Amino acid sequence: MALKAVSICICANQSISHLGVTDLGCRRSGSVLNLRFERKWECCGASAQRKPQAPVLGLQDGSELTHITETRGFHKDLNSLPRPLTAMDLSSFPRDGVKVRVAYQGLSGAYSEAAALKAYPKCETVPCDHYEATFKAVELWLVDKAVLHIEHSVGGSIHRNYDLLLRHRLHIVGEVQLLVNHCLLGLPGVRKEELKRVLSHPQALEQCEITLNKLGVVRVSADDTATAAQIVASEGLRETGAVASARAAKIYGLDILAEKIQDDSDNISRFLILAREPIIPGTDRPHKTSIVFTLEEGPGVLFKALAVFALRDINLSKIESRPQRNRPLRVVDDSNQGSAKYFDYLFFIDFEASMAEPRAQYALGHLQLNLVCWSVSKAQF
Ligand SMILES: O=C(O)C(=O)C[C@]1(C(=O)O)C=C[C@@H](O)C=C1
Repeated sequence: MALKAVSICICANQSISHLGVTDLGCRRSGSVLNLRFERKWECCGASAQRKPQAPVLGLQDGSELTHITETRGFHKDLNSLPRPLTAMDLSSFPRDGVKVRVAYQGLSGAYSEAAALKAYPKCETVPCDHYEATFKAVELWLVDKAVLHIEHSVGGSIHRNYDLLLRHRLHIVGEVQLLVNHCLLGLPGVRKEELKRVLSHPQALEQCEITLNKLGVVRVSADDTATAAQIVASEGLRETGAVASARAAKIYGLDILAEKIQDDSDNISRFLILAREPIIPGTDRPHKTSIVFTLEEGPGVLFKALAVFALRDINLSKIESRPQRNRPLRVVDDSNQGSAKYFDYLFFIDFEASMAEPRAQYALGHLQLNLVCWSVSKAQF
């Protein structure tokens, strides 16, 4: 199979559209941010100037992924890049007297909120009813950052959130790893033997399988662990427990009936921090870079793609593949007699090097020579 040479594109050069504050189609329902996705886009001047000349890839939902072609180095267009985030932007200290606002999925007491507070200890956390809303909250300038659960040490990758990364134009600017210690919560005075049901996020229920099997309870899924605790407390459910954090117990006035009930003591969740603007990579500290690309079909093509990193001693910390949604299925033979059908895949790779390092630039240049590759985004961890 012939390899097709195309350009590698860098998300750092993407333009940003935003809504004026008065145009926001949003409302607060309770304490959770609930966005009505009205699309009254208004381009800021700077982004209009940065309109790319390079091809624009249409995504399945009709939105466009814009990118700018780089032919030689990866920093050729630095002058036209958006303003880099400064150390001040990334700190938890107030900017102009205003706290960093971080959107997360769930209610107060959810692990996503704990991840936001680990990244920015003095931030103002903004609960959202679903992950899509956290992206929108950043895009609409309601908040500065969003936390996105991307992987768990037991459950693996959160595939839907990989897909959301492509559907939106936010940049990965950091990573948080959180040790998730689940507790069994109940109304004050309730004993765990009295529980008939346990409510929680499906992932949390899965992570506590052994304890829940021993208790012989029915599992009921909730949007997040904190919502589970809130339901038990607000509805006074004596026979229903919740799997949630110790912090959720405190917030919703529940008793901790058992601690550290997860099957695996190293129960780690990995979250990404997303922002409107990218970080300009340096060499001052260890960095990670995230890229996503497609490959032409053929033997050894993925091997060759990965070799560009191995040849330069660059460690890959994560590989994930997802079906390419705008080219989902290739039918080789339509006779319907057991003919082969292929998905086209997108490959997501995290590698441990900064784009300021020549070896990383050469590796992506090498990839560019050999592969169909698009959308390189940067994650500075
Ligand atoms: O329910 C929460 O508290 C969350 O933050 C969600 C979530 C998830 O996305 O899977 C996060 C980490 C835990 O592993 C369990 C649940």
